[in-house]
Amino acid sequence: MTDAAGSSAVDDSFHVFDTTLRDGAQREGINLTVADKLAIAGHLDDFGVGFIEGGWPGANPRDTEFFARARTELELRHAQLVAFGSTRRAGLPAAEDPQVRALVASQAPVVTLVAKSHDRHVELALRTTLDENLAMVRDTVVHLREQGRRVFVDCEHFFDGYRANPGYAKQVVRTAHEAGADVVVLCDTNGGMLPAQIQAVVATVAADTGARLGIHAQDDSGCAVANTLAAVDAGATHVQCTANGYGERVGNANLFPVVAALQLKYGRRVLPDGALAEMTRTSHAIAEVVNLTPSTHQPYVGLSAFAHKAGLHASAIKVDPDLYQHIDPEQVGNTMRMLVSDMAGRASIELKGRELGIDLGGDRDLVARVVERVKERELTGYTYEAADASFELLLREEVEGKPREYFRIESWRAIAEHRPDGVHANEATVKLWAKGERTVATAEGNGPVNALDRALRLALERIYPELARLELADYKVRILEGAHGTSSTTRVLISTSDGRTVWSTVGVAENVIEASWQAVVDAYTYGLLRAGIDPQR
Ligand SMILES: CC(=O)SCCNC(=O)CCNC(=O)[C@H](O)C(C)(C)COP(=O)(O)OP(=O)(O)OC[C@H]1O[C@@H](n2cnc3c(N)ncnc32)[C@H](O)[C@@H]1OP(=O)(O)O
Ligand SMILES: CC(=O)C(=O)O
Repeated sequence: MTDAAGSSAVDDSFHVFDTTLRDGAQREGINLTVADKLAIAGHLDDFGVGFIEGGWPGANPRDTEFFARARTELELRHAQLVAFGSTRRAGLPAAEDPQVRALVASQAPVVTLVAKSHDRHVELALRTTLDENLAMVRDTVVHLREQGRRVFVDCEHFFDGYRANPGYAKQVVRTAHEAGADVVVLCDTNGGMLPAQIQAVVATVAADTGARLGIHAQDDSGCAVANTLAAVDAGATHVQCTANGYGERVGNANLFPVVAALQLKYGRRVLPDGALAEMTRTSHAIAEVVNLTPSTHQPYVGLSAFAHKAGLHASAIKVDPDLYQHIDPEQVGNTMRMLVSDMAGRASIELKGRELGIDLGGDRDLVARVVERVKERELTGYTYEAADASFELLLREEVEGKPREYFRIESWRAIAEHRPDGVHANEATVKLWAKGERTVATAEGNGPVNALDRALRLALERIYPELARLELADYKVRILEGAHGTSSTTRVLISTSDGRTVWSTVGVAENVIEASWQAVVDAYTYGLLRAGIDPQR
């Protein structure tokens, strides 16, 4: 669980190259503005990657503008900006090729050139000869070097090309290397390779060409991270990745597990001090900019990456978290979480109590009662792993010997009316007791649940002004199959926010209004608990 890297200096002989802004932007559903690209570049630089590929200047106005604005608006502390483009067109001198000119005009200090290395692609896609393709690689690298640029060459379809014609694929690598490319990057463009294949080819090409090699792995067989690490095992010292694995089709090698493995498991110091502990935040911040919900199951940085559900796991974790975790979550800025469900055992409840700051005092009977209640209720449709606040109320009820009762409901009623004029009207009345006072409140809403929520709020707000801050953040309904001929039940999950945190509550009943009501009552009860209100006063 310790960081295997010994020294604190970043290892300059190894490149962490990010292509979120180029290949990541090729993912379906991502559409970045220049401002988004600048913001992501800022996050990546703060994280400490060595190279940020910003896009293809000249291919579209947005990427051209990005490089122009980056010159004045980006103050990179760790990374160098990279412009991406292709080798010159067949039959055209590099200096006269408009897209090569655009690369130079971008003023990026580093250029990545995509080059064909698969003979079939040269013949079918470029429609030129194998020799002319070599000349295109050579001329473009030489020209860009003369313009003072550092050059990396991405050999597209390298591994498929190597299988078809290894001699030619290696000739492309040698040509790029001899022309002055700093790194020749072997690309698994179709993403179909497996780690052992990558490792064998990278090792052979390194030995046969003497070139410094990099790896660019697409994730079509779900092996991009493994393929990237296999290439490193074989001697590659430059890894091309994208934040959260965004990329063309199913994506690219995910930057975060790659750098975490390099730093924590290979002992390579590839990021500046302290950067790894910012990894979870960086991943989520970039997801926010691209407007995609972060995957909760992403290795290292996902919300569930260190969430433990099984009772047996919890019982071992209670003794030592290392027993069921491959690293300490804090090393990557994540946290361990205990999930409570019908798979929980006593240890899960004890650890969850600890997490919530509730002293269970080693009371085995109490803990066993909580386990039993959770299992019984989950059998009827409740789910506590998704309703942390309802679980906390249940736990406190067992610890305190009675439910938290800030108010006592006398009755409630909801009416949904369809009028002859076609208008839908919803009205609810709630009668309750709070602090010794009886209150009756009636409210309208855009549905019966909304009307009930408003009536409850109206009844309570005068007595508990703290509730004014609360807002319904999410509402989910699921119909659960009835077992053995019984009718189906409805589960409602509600998320509520007080502007600082969000909590979830659950209700289960045959009818959706009753289930919603339970979840709403738990939501307000928990809101008052969080606000520190004493139910006795
Ligand atoms: C594996 C990868 O992901 S590489 C990155 C791919 N990214 C992109 O394609 C996104 C940006 N691309 C674009 O905006 C456009 O495709 C452009 C501006 C680059 C080119 O547009 P167009 O000139 O209209 O050409 P089009 O996209 O139809 O075809 C690509 C051309 O580049 C040529 N080409 C492809 N690879 C190379 C190469 N490595 N070296 C030189 N020429 C190449 C093709 O042969 C084709 O030539 P043709 O116009 O003579 O048929
Ligand atoms: C260069 C690149 O994106 C690829 O070969 O997949």
